[in-house]
Amino acid sequence: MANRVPEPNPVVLQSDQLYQYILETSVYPRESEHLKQIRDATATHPAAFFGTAPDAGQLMAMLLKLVNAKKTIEVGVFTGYSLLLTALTIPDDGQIVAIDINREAYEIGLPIIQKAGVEHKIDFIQSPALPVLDKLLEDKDNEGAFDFAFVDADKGNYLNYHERLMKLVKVGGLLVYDNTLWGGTVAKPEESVPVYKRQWRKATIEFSKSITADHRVEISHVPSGDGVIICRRIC
Ligand SMILES: C[S@@+](CC[C@H](N)C(=O)[O-])C[C@H]1O[C@@H](n2cnc3c(N)ncnc32)[C@H](O)[C@@H]1O
Ligand SMILES: O=c1cc(-c2ccc(O)cc2)oc2c(O)c(O)ccc12
Repeated sequence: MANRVPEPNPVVLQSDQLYQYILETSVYPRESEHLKQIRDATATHPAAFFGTAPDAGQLMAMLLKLVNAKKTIEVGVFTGYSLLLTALTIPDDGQIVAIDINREAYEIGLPIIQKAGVEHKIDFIQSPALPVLDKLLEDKDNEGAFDFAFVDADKGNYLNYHERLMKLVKVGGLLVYDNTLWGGTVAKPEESVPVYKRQWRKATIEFSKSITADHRVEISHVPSGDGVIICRRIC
Protein backbone atom coordinates (compact mmCIF):
# COMPACT_ATOMS: atom_id res chain seq x y z
CA MET A 1 0.00 0.00 0.00
CA ALA A 2 2.78 2.46 0.95
CA ASN A 3 4.19 1.94 -2.56
CA ARG A 4 1.19 3.76 -4.02
CA VAL A 5 1.59 6.90 -1.87
CA PRO A 6 3.75 9.39 -3.81
CA GLU A 7 7.04 9.88 -1.99
CA PRO A 8 8.30 13.45 -1.75
CA ASN A 9 11.32 13.97 -3.97
CA PRO A 10 13.94 14.78 -1.33
CA VAL A 11 16.34 16.25 -3.83
CA VAL A 12 16.24 18.30 -6.99
CA LEU A 13 15.71 15.63 -9.56
CA GLN A 14 14.19 17.02 -12.75
CA SER A 15 10.71 16.28 -11.43
CA ASP A 16 8.81 14.45 -8.71
CA GLN A 17 7.52 12.13 -11.45
CA LEU A 18 11.09 11.14 -12.27
CA TYR A 19 11.79 10.29 -8.62
CA GLN A 20 8.54 8.30 -8.52
CA TYR A 21 9.62 6.51 -11.69
CA ILE A 22 12.89 5.42 -10.06
CA LEU A 23 11.09 4.18 -6.96
CA GLU A 24 8.38 2.32 -8.84
CA THR A 25 10.51 0.75 -11.55
CA SER A 26 13.73 -0.06 -9.72
CA VAL A 27 13.37 0.23 -5.95
CA TYR A 28 9.97 -0.94 -4.67
CA PRO A 29 9.86 -4.11 -6.81
CA ARG A 30 13.12 -5.23 -5.15
CA GLU A 31 12.42 -3.97 -1.62
CA SER A 32 11.97 -6.73 0.95
CA GLU A 33 8.54 -7.21 2.51
CA HIS A 34 9.94 -6.37 5.96
CA LEU A 35 11.44 -3.07 4.74
CA LYS A 36 8.04 -2.18 3.26
CA GLN A 37 6.51 -2.94 6.63
CA ILE A 38 8.92 -0.55 8.38
CA ARG A 39 8.00 2.19 5.90
CA ASP A 40 4.30 1.53 6.54
CA ALA A 41 4.80 1.51 10.31
CA THR A 42 6.70 4.82 10.07
CA ALA A 43 4.30 6.57 7.67
CA THR A 44 2.09 8.03 10.43
CA HIS A 45 5.02 9.13 12.64
CA PRO A 46 5.26 12.94 12.87
CA ALA A 47 8.90 12.66 11.71
CA ALA A 48 8.21 10.06 8.99
CA PHE A 49 10.43 12.11 6.62
CA PHE A 50 13.45 11.11 8.77
CA GLY A 51 13.49 7.60 7.25
CA THR A 52 16.35 6.97 4.83
CA ALA A 53 15.02 7.30 1.28
CA PRO A 54 14.38 3.83 -0.24
CA ASP A 55 16.54 4.57 -3.30
CA ALA A 56 19.47 5.59 -1.08
CA GLY A 57 18.79 2.43 0.94
CA GLN A 58 19.06 0.30 -2.19
CA LEU A 59 22.41 1.93 -2.98
CA MET A 60 23.57 1.26 0.56
CA ALA A 61 22.66 -2.44 0.31
CA MET A 62 24.68 -2.66 -2.91
CA LEU A 63 27.70 -1.04 -1.20
CA LEU A 64 27.43 -3.38 1.79
CA LYS A 65 27.51 -6.35 -0.59
CA LEU A 66 30.38 -4.96 -2.67
CA VAL A 67 32.66 -4.70 0.37
CA ASN A 68 31.37 -7.95 1.93
CA ALA A 69 30.51 -5.97 5.05
CA LYS A 70 30.22 -8.07 8.16
CA LYS A 71 30.80 -5.59 10.98
CA THR A 72 29.10 -2.18 10.71
CA ILE A 73 28.25 0.95 12.68
CA GLU A 74 25.10 3.01 12.23
CA VAL A 75 24.69 6.48 13.73
CA GLY A 76 21.01 7.51 13.59
CA VAL A 77 18.53 4.63 13.65
CA PHE A 78 15.09 6.25 14.03
CA THR A 79 12.52 3.47 13.31
CA GLY A 80 15.12 1.24 11.70
CA TYR A 81 14.74 1.32 7.91
CA SER A 82 18.49 1.60 7.16
CA LEU A 83 19.27 -0.64 10.14
CA LEU A 84 16.98 -3.43 8.91
CA LEU A 85 18.32 -3.20 5.39
CA THR A 86 21.85 -3.52 6.77
CA ALA A 87 20.86 -6.45 8.96
CA LEU A 88 19.19 -8.17 5.99
CA THR A 89 22.26 -7.63 3.80
CA ILE A 90 25.19 -8.66 6.02
CA PRO A 91 25.83 -12.35 6.77
CA ASP A 92 24.09 -14.23 9.57
CA ASP A 93 27.12 -13.84 11.88
CA GLY A 94 27.44 -10.14 11.03
CA GLN A 95 27.21 -7.44 13.66
CA ILE A 96 25.85 -3.88 13.73
CA VAL A 97 26.55 -1.32 16.45
CA ALA A 98 23.47 0.90 16.11
CA ILE A 99 23.38 4.17 18.04
CA ASP A 100 20.51 6.57 18.62
CA ILE A 101 19.49 8.91 21.42
CA ASN A 102 15.88 7.82 20.96
CA ARG A 103 14.79 4.27 21.76
CA GLU A 104 11.07 5.00 21.35
CA ALA A 105 11.34 5.31 17.56
CA TYR A 106 13.51 2.15 17.36
CA GLU A 107 10.77 0.25 19.16
CA ILE A 108 8.35 1.00 16.31
CA GLY A 109 10.53 -0.99 13.92
CA LEU A 110 11.80 -3.57 16.40
CA PRO A 111 8.89 -6.06 16.08
CA ILE A 112 9.45 -6.06 12.30
CA ILE A 113 13.20 -6.56 12.76
CA GLN A 114 12.38 -9.48 15.06
CA LYS A 115 9.93 -10.97 12.53
CA ALA A 116 12.64 -10.67 9.87
CA GLY A 117 14.87 -12.85 12.09
CA VAL A 118 17.84 -10.46 12.18
CA GLU A 119 17.70 -8.94 15.67
CA HIS A 120 20.64 -11.10 16.78
CA LYS A 121 22.94 -9.05 14.51
CA ILE A 122 22.04 -5.75 16.20
CA ASP A 123 23.57 -4.12 19.27
CA PHE A 124 21.31 -1.09 19.78
CA ILE A 125 22.84 1.54 22.07
CA GLN A 126 20.63 4.37 23.29
CA SER A 127 23.04 7.28 23.68
CA PRO A 128 24.47 10.31 21.95
CA ALA A 129 26.81 8.78 19.39
CA LEU A 130 30.06 10.64 20.12
CA PRO A 131 30.74 9.13 23.57
CA VAL A 132 29.91 5.66 22.23
CA LEU A 133 32.40 6.03 19.38
CA ASP A 134 35.00 7.37 21.83
CA LYS A 135 34.38 4.42 24.13
CA LEU A 136 34.81 1.98 21.22
CA LEU A 137 38.13 3.68 20.43
CA GLU A 138 39.42 3.10 23.97
CA ASP A 139 39.76 -0.55 22.94
CA LYS A 140 42.61 -0.80 20.42
CA ASP A 141 41.03 -4.00 19.05
CA ASN A 142 38.26 -1.85 17.56
CA GLU A 143 40.68 0.16 15.40
CA GLY A 144 40.03 -0.84 11.80
CA ALA A 145 37.60 -3.52 13.00
CA PHE A 146 34.57 -2.28 11.05
CA ASP A 147 33.87 -2.73 7.34
CA PHE A 148 31.20 -0.09 6.94
CA ALA A 149 29.67 2.90 8.71
CA PHE A 150 26.44 4.75 7.95
CA VAL A 151 25.77 8.19 9.41
CA ASP A 152 22.28 9.69 9.36
CA ALA A 153 21.98 11.77 12.52
CA ASP A 154 22.70 15.31 13.74
CA LYS A 155 24.22 17.01 10.72
CA GLY A 156 26.38 19.40 12.80
CA ASN A 157 28.40 16.45 14.13
CA TYR A 158 29.18 14.69 10.84
CA LEU A 159 32.83 15.83 10.89
CA ASN A 160 33.22 14.69 14.51
CA TYR A 161 31.76 11.32 13.54
CA HIS A 162 34.05 11.16 10.52
CA GLU A 163 37.22 11.61 12.59
CA ARG A 164 36.25 8.75 14.90
CA LEU A 165 34.89 6.48 12.17
CA MET A 166 38.11 6.91 10.19
CA LYS A 167 39.83 5.04 13.01
CA LEU A 168 37.12 2.41 13.48
CA VAL A 169 36.59 1.53 9.80
CA LYS A 170 39.36 -0.46 8.15
CA VAL A 171 41.42 0.68 5.16
CA GLY A 172 39.27 -0.32 2.16
CA GLY A 173 36.09 0.04 4.19
CA LEU A 174 33.27 2.51 3.49
CA LEU A 175 31.87 5.47 5.41
CA VAL A 176 28.52 6.61 4.04
CA TYR A 177 26.87 9.91 4.96
CA ASP A 178 23.19 10.71 4.32
CA ASN A 179 21.45 14.03 3.57
CA THR A 180 24.47 15.62 1.94
CA LEU A 181 22.29 17.67 -0.44
CA TRP A 182 19.87 18.69 2.33
CA GLY A 183 16.80 18.84 0.12
CA GLY A 184 18.71 20.75 -2.56
CA THR A 185 19.22 23.75 -0.23
CA VAL A 186 23.03 23.44 -0.44
CA ALA A 187 22.92 24.90 -3.96
CA LYS A 188 20.47 27.70 -3.15
CA PRO A 189 21.28 31.19 -1.85
CA GLU A 190 20.99 31.19 1.94
CA GLU A 191 18.31 33.93 1.89
CA SER A 192 15.99 31.71 -0.17
CA VAL A 193 16.20 28.85 2.35
CA PRO A 194 13.74 28.75 5.27
CA VAL A 195 15.49 29.98 8.42
CA TYR A 196 14.99 26.67 10.27
CA LYS A 197 16.93 24.82 7.56
CA ARG A 198 19.91 27.20 7.41
CA GLN A 199 21.95 25.81 10.30
CA TRP A 200 22.01 22.25 8.86
CA ARG A 201 22.50 23.61 5.33
CA LYS A 202 25.67 25.39 6.52
CA ALA A 203 26.88 22.30 8.39
CA THR A 204 26.23 20.14 5.32
CA ILE A 205 28.16 22.47 2.99
CA GLU A 206 31.09 22.62 5.43
CA PHE A 207 31.07 18.85 5.84
CA SER A 208 31.12 18.32 2.10
CA LYS A 209 34.05 20.74 1.69
CA SER A 210 36.04 19.03 4.44
CA ILE A 211 35.46 15.58 3.02
CA THR A 212 36.56 16.72 -0.43
CA ALA A 213 39.80 18.00 1.13
CA ASP A 214 40.36 14.77 3.07
CA HIS A 215 42.85 12.74 1.03
CA ARG A 216 42.62 9.76 3.37
CA VAL A 217 39.44 8.86 1.48
CA GLU A 218 38.21 8.43 -2.08
CA ILE A 219 34.77 9.96 -2.47
CA SER A 220 31.65 9.90 -4.56
CA HIS A 221 28.80 12.35 -3.99
CA VAL A 222 25.66 10.67 -5.26
CA PRO A 223 22.30 12.44 -5.81
CA SER A 224 20.34 9.48 -4.48
CA GLY A 225 17.63 10.15 -1.91
CA ASP A 226 18.63 13.36 -0.12
CA GLY A 227 22.24 13.03 -1.27
CA VAL A 228 24.80 10.51 -0.10
CA ILE A 229 28.56 10.94 0.22
CA ILE A 230 30.38 7.63 -0.05
CA CYS A 231 33.94 7.59 1.32
CA ARG A 232 36.36 4.72 0.87
CA ARG A 233 39.17 4.78 3.40
CA ILE A 234 42.46 4.50 1.53
CA CYS A 235 44.98 5.09 4.31
C1 LIG B 1 17.12 10.97 10.13
S1 LIG B 1 16.93 9.99 11.53
C2 LIG B 1 17.69 8.44 11.08
C3 LIG B 1 16.88 7.69 10.03
C4 LIG B 1 17.29 6.24 9.88
N1 LIG B 1 18.58 6.09 9.29
C5 LIG B 1 16.24 5.50 9.06
O1 LIG B 1 16.56 4.87 8.06
O2 LIG B 1 15.06 5.55 9.45
C6 LIG B 1 18.10 10.72 12.60
C7 LIG B 1 18.22 10.03 13.93
O3 LIG B 1 19.38 10.54 14.57
C8 LIG B 1 19.15 10.53 15.95
N2 LIG B 1 20.11 11.44 16.58
C9 LIG B 1 20.13 12.79 16.57
N3 LIG B 1 21.19 13.25 17.23
C10 LIG B 1 21.87 12.16 17.66
C11 LIG B 1 23.08 11.98 18.40
N4 LIG B 1 23.80 13.03 18.83
N5 LIG B 1 23.49 10.74 18.65
C12 LIG B 1 22.77 9.66 18.24
N6 LIG B 1 21.63 9.77 17.54
C13 LIG B 1 21.19 10.99 17.25
C14 LIG B 1 17.69 10.95 16.10
O4 LIG B 1 17.17 10.52 17.33
C15 LIG B 1 17.05 10.27 14.89
O5 LIG B 1 16.44 9.06 15.24
O1 LIG C 1 14.47 17.35 8.68
C1 LIG C 1 15.36 16.54 8.98
C2 LIG C 1 16.09 16.69 10.14
C3 LIG C 1 17.09 15.77 10.45
C4 LIG C 1 17.84 15.89 11.67
C5 LIG C 1 18.15 17.13 12.20
C6 LIG C 1 18.82 17.21 13.39
C7 LIG C 1 19.22 16.09 14.06
O2 LIG C 1 19.86 16.19 15.26
C8 LIG C 1 18.95 14.85 13.52
C9 LIG C 1 18.27 14.76 12.33
O3 LIG C 1 17.38 14.72 9.65
C10 LIG C 1 16.66 14.54 8.51
C11 LIG C 1 16.95 13.44 7.69
O4 LIG C 1 17.95 12.59 8.00
C12 LIG C 1 16.22 13.24 6.52
O5 LIG C 1 16.52 12.15 5.74
C13 LIG C 1 15.23 14.12 6.15
C14 LIG C 1 14.93 15.21 6.94
C15 LIG C 1 15.64 15.43 8.13
